[in-house]
Amino acid sequence: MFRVSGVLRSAAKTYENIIVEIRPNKVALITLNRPKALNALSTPLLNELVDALQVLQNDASVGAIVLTGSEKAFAAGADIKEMSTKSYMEVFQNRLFGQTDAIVQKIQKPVIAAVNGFALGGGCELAMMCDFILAGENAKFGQPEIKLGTIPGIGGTQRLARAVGKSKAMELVLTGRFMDAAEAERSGLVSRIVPAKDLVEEAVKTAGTMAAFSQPIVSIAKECVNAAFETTLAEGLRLERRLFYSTFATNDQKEGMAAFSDKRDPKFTNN
Ligand SMILES: CCC/C=C/C(=O)SCCNC(=O)CCNC(=O)[C@H](O)C(C)(C)COP(=O)([O-])OP(=O)([O-])OC[C@H]1O[C@@H](n2cnc3c(N)ncnc32)[C@H](O)[C@@H]1OP(=O)([O-])[O-]
Repeated sequence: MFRVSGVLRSAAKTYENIIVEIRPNKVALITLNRPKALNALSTPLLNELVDALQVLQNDASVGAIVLTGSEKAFAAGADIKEMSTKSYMEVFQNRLFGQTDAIVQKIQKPVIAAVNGFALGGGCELAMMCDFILAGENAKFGQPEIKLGTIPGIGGTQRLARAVGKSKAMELVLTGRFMDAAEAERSGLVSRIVPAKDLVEEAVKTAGTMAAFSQPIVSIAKECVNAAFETTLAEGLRLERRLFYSTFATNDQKEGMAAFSDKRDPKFTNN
């Protein structure tokens, strides 16, 4: 489903496993919608999610995206029932979960994961692919793949280690223990905890803050922070300085600084 503030968009895309809603503050809200399976990440769901993100990336009326699930589960993992009988050649040749690479590589707009309930296995990995995580106080994070005789395969070993450090990541991956929202915030996995019932609206409001800024500048800032996970400090600092200089080639930098001097709100035009 694809809705604009509750109304179905005319050039609507039909999705069966997600709901996409465009809010008036230039925020797109994507809700994972397989409640009976606790939003387990089946191939059709992941294909729809990646498709929707690419549509929203190309939609100039959208400045930021929120990805959420239900109060019980953000996503309880990759779909175990779908995976259980697959052979090595099937997962290898069909590049199981390969479509998710596009989430990190192709989406320049900020994406917030608003996590209530379980974010386990692929669900925790999906949340970590987003730019930051806001957690409901009932959130539970974990990488329990070890209990199923497998390991995380959508970035869990890498992103969790970078987010919470080796010791905690190793413990969670090797024991399958879940961590609650308070522990996740303490260890840096989530940026903030919000009452569960307020979580989605708080995430939409936070996304709206970002959507009101210059979109190319927001994307540049996102690119710089992401580079911190890929480069040496010297390379990262060089990239940041070059991209900082590049912002001076935009009208929005001129407008932002002029508005400050004029004591008025800036009118960003995204160029
Ligand atoms: C990335 C590469 C590697 C693999 C990564 C992974 O993510 S591996 C996965 C890592 N994740 C895990 O190992 C967590 C697996 N899940 C659990 O341990 C529990 O569901 C729970 C503790 C999250 C909630 O317990 P609860 O007693 O409150 O609820 P409940 O248990 O009654 O579930 C309700 C329904 O949802 C269904 N369903 C749930 N999850 C999945 C799933 N991932 N898949 C499919 N289905 C799933 C469940 O079968 C049931 O349907 P049924 O049978 O009635 O038709």
